[in-house]
Amino acid sequence: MDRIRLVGGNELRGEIPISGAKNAALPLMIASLLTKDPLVLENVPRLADVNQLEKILENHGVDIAVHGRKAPTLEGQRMTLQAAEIVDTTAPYELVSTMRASFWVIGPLLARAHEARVSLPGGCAIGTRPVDLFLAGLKELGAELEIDEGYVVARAPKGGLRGARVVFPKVTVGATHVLLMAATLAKGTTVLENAAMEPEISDVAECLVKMGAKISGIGTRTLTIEGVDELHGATHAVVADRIETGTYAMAAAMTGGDVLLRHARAEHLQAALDTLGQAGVDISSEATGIRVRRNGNGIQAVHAETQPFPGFPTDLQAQFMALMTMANGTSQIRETIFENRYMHVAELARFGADIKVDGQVATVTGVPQLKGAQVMATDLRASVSLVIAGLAARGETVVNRIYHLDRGFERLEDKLSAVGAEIERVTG
Ligand SMILES: CC(=O)N[C@H]1[C@@H](OP(=O)(O)OP(=O)(O)OC[C@H]2O[C@@H](n3ccc(=O)[nH]c3=O)[C@H](O)[C@@H]2O)O[C@H](CO)[C@@H](O)[C@@H]1O
Ligand SMILES: C=C(OP(=O)(O)O)C(=O)O
Repeated sequence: MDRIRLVGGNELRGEIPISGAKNAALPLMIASLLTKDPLVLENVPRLADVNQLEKILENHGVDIAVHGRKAPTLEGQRMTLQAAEIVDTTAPYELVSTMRASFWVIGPLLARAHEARVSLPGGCAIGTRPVDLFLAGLKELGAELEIDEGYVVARAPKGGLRGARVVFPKVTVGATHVLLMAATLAKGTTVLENAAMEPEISDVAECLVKMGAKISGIGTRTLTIEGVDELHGATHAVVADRIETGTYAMAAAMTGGDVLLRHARAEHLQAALDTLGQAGVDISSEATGIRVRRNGNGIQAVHAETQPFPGFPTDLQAQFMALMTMANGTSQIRETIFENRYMHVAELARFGADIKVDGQVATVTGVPQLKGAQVMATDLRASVSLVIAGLAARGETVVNRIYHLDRGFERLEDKLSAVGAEIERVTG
């Protein structure tokens, strides 16, 4: 099994190209199910989750051609997806169980094929992650649903889904994606209230508009979708990954140095950048991206609380915690989105970090120096928090089980070694 080996202590200097966002690329690929025409996606990241979703979509009958899959470049892939016909409306357990977002095919399948049989999802083990809000929303659109042997079996009413008002009792990214996609082909108008407004939702909505969908309120908590009879093909470039951006910003803050995060968009992670600014990191927006610098002064401890966008993202909580392990003072981090997203705490302790968890709150008291260790993580963002700790730790760190990292970080070791980190992948 592959591992990452790194030796800490080097400052990071240079440019890191930010890839297309995993969490936008996945629903964009799924949106190809909504039309018989080709959907061309540019800037698609090379990730295990993308490869896995290709298999799921191919099983439904989507023809997929990828340009640049093996290109020795850090620019993204160009992917053409065409669902001329939906040949199978089942998304089987073997394919869906490894990745949360694969469940989202339920929306387009119901909208276009009027039926779907989709295994309950897997994904990062960061909480119970139920799908009740997806199901409640789809019922509002007229779907009949039952759970059968671990599958959600869904049927649209005669004539297809019907527009409706859906009020989400809590903000959910996944259910917003699904209801948004399903509503584009429903009869009449759908209003999604208390919808997620993460940049990835807006990216998908903008692509759907290019495909002929009628959507207003993009970028707000209320999305209004007027159903159309059919969608057509389009070309769309995946938005830059704000979580990858924030991750490398924290890595640079941790090691010190001066890094330009090319293609990054500050408005997509302002809350996290503001928090880094309070911690003493120098952040500036430039024409080609975001520049992150830390002078000789250390990092100050600051507090953070995860919230839906535009708040501090839960997907940066572990990385921020790694940064705070070497801050001056004590930081309190509150995780409000997922009830079990502190699995990195025990691993960070192997570096000598001082962290105490009480319910939703982790109290991190900075230590002057971390020491390299053998570590392993059980989810994606937790894994990369261990890389960040290792970049600043004295001596050698080995991160085991890096298949989690490969789900969401494109060529992590290439990108970090290009800016001066001593890091390599050890295969086998
Ligand atoms: C592929 C993708 O884009 N994944 C992201 C997506 O996950 P995901 O879409 O799974 O996250 P949600 O926004 O739906 O989850 C938010 C909260 O709502 C709860 N909930 C959700 C649906 C539901 O039916 N019932 C329910 O109770 C969840 O358990 C969680 O506590 O948004 C999360 C929050 O920004 C990110 O951490 C994930 O990286
Ligand atoms: C939690 C994540 O992914 P998923 O929703 O696919 O588990 C993530 O991207 O951090």
